[in-house]
Amino acid sequence: MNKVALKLDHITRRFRSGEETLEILSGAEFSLNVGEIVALVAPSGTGKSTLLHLAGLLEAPTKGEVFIGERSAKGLSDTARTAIRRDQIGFVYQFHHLLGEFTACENVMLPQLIAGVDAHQARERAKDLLTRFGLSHRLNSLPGRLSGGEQQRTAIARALANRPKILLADEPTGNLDVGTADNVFNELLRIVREEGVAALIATHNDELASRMDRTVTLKDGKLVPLNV
Ligand SMILES: Nc1ncnc2c1ncn2[C@@H]1O[C@H](COP(=O)(O)OP(=O)(O)OP(=O)(O)O)[C@@H](O)[C@H]1O
Repeated sequence: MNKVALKLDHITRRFRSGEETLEILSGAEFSLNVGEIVALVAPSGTGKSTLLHLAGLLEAPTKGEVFIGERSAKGLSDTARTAIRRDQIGFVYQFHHLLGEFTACENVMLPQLIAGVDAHQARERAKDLLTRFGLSHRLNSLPGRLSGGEQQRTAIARALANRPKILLADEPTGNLDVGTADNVFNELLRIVREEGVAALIATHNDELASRMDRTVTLKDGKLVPLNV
């Protein structure tokens, strides 16, 4: 049987909006197997970002449980959730959020230093990842000097720096032109597969989704399979 990297068990998420209560997820069920890459394709406003935030333990569900591997995150302290996020989960967003005063290499080193990796080892890992993303000549460049595609490659390298078990990506190439998005996406998939990371990737792009192992969508607050 496949081992599960991430499991959402009957997740409901409600938001209060003035007098109204908005139910975005309604008993959603989902399992992401170890090493599997799944596309999340759904119309705007249906709850993709909400789902990724819950999966990444950035928010807690109104009802239901999130499991990272075998471990339920229910009732954990903020410190324990932060530790799970730091050690096991990598995030990539549509906008890179790199730190402008640090070089590409330092940006990829930073999460490792925070996790207690020694500086030499962190630098070697950062160099290795950035080289695999074709950025060996940009190690010492500040983000402002990088192209959009290079910035996003660096952000993906940073998300993978601590060897997470799970990568969560919210429109990771949504901010790039079509050709650049295509290249960055191919590299993301190649390196995620090389690293054996399980990934859940939200995208509006059916063609990109078709390169992943399977696709799910959100319908009436639940995750259902989608053929792309
Ligand atoms: N903190 C919040 N408080 C109130 N409503 C919220 C909150 N966060 C999200 N929502 C609402 O939940 C719904 C889903 O939002 P979400 O950002 O998850 O959608 P999405 O599918 O990621 O959209 P997009 O593709 O446009 O990024 C939206 O109607 C949004 O306004």
